[in-house]
Amino acid sequence: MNSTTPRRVEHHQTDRGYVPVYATGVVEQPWADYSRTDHEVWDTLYKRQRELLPGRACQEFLAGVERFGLGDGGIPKFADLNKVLGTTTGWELVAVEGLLPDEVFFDHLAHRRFPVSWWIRKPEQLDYLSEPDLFHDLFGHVPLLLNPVFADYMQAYGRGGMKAFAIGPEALMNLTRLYWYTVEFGLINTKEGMRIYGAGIVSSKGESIYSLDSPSPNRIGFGLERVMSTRYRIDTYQQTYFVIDSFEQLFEATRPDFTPIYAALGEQPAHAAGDVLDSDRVFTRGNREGWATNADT
Ligand SMILES: C[C@H](O)[C@H](O)[C@H]1CNc2nc(N)[nH]c(=O)c2N1
Ligand SMILES: N[C@@H](Cc1ccccc1)C(=O)O
Ligand SMILES: [Fe+2]
Repeated sequence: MNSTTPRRVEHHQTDRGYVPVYATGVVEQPWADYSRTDHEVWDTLYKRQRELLPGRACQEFLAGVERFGLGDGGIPKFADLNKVLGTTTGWELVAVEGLLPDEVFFDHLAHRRFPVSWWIRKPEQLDYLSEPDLFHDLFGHVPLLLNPVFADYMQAYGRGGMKAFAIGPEALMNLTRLYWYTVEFGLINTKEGMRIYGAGIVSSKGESIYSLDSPSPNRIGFGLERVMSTRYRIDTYQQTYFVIDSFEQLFEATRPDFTPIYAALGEQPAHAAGDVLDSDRVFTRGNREGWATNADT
């Protein structure tokens, strides 16, 4: 927390007694309260992904995992990780209870603070849980914050979120799709081949395999308006993955003022998650096998 953070405004009753909750939803990481099971869940998830991701996740992600020493055993201390972040890209991890209101989330990103859930899933939730936990937020999102271009993209996204929030819900929906198809489920072309950088993929064993190997989903070249106008699912593997050529390309593509883009998108219907357009740069046209029929969001 830096000095500008609002002082504690209320206390939050938990099974550990009172935990200070700041206006920005930030709590202290209760590292001493993690159980042995919590640490074992971290170690199990870490080992599984550490074995699976070489050759699947992009080099920048794998380098970040090593740099932070996320596999040193047990749940990492945010204070230790912040020492590394603070001296590289100036980001800071803040522990939170869970999902934050959109504008609170954007404000954190706009100030280079990444919110990380302080709690980790239970052993029986190893393969699926409904909202982001410590493993998703920390293992999935934090390693790439050491990459300068990606770190700048995340802060710019936060600033854009504040702007979209002020414009209205349609703009916010368009912007959330951009986050979904890049930060959460993005793929990237590299010299070694197509690789993963999305946090939602690298933190999931099943999707780390499916996103690159399955013939079912489409894999389509990233386009800003294409992504912002495409619906997505929140409870199945993705039907379409969008592929960037570099983090620089992503950062440059999102540099223009989105205000006119939001206006233009508001005039046209959104694409379904599984659509393939004539204008698409198609790497894989999926065979759609196993696609659930539940509605897109
Ligand atoms: C902004 C966008 O709606 C997105 O779902 C946000 C909402 N609030 C969040 N809050 C937390 N703590 N972490 C997140 O990833 C998000 N995602
Ligand atoms: N350029 C976007 C802000 C943004 C930057 C990077 C990612 C996403 C959004 C805007 O004007 O709203
Ligand atoms: Fe996430």
